[in-house]
Amino acid sequence: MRSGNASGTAIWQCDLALECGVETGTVLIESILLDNVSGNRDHLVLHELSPEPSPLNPAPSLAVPVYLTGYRASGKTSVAKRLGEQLGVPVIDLDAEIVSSAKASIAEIFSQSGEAGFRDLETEQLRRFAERVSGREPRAIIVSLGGGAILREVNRAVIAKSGPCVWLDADTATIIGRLRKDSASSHQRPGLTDLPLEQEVENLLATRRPLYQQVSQLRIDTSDLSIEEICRQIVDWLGQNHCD
Ligand SMILES: Nc1ncnc2c1ncn2[C@@H]1O[C@H](COP(=O)(O)OP(=O)(O)O)[C@@H](O)[C@H]1O
Ligand SMILES: O=C(O)C1=C[C@@H](OP(=O)(O)O)[C@@H](O)[C@H](O)C1
Ligand SMILES: [Mg+2]
Repeated sequence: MRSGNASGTAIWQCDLALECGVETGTVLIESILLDNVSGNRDHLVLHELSPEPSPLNPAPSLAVPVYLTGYRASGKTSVAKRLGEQLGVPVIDLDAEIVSSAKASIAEIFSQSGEAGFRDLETEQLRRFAERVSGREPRAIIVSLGGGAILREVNRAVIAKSGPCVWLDADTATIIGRLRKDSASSHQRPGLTDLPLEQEVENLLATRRPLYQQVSQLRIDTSDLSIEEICRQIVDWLGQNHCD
């Protein structure tokens, strides 16, 4: 574990990729036994968190897999990537694993096998990774979930057993704006209903928010936050709750 300082901001680096026997972004390790590593289920209020860590107050090493959940375009993939860089731990994007194993884009999977076919692949990949990174000796890794991975009870149970989960939330207008701007939406985010986009996002947020709440221990409203600010809040929370 090292701590340093760049642009006035504490940067934490854990030496965990090597301990894990993996490099960032590579596919993994030996299988290990599943165990329950989930901790406090209560959501924390961010203003109660400690002051920014400093070299005098170094952060301990991340000791568990960390999951990111939230609606489409809440920033899970972007935040996971940056968080992995900051913490020096591997990052897994569940959608990328599905696309790689299916050798097809998410839009193609939806059109060939329907949403149910995609959800089956999602459960398969989630189980596969959770088994490898949680257990008696949990591994430090950031797992970016797809926005619908919390829909199945079995998936929520896998996450709860595996490690802490952070919910990235955003208001409807922000989500719609990001979805429209993101060129990846056309192949990564096929329509989930026959409704116009605004109505779809509003309806699905209403049904999914209780599930994001249920599976997570920290909620961050990302509507007005940069990726860096979101990462800082997560690192702060992890430092207090899920590090050695
Ligand atoms: N906090 C943020 N501020 C501005 N743009 C963001 C933010 N988070 C994500 N985005 C943008 O939204 C789009 C979707 O982000 P992504 O990380 O793929 O989200 P998710 O994985 O939750 O679907 C991308 O174009 C990304 O640059
Ligand atoms: O919300 C959803 O149901 C989905 C979200 C997408 O991931 P992102 O949340 O990363 O966009 C992707 O898994 C798929 O299009 C389904
Ligand atoms: Mg994503």
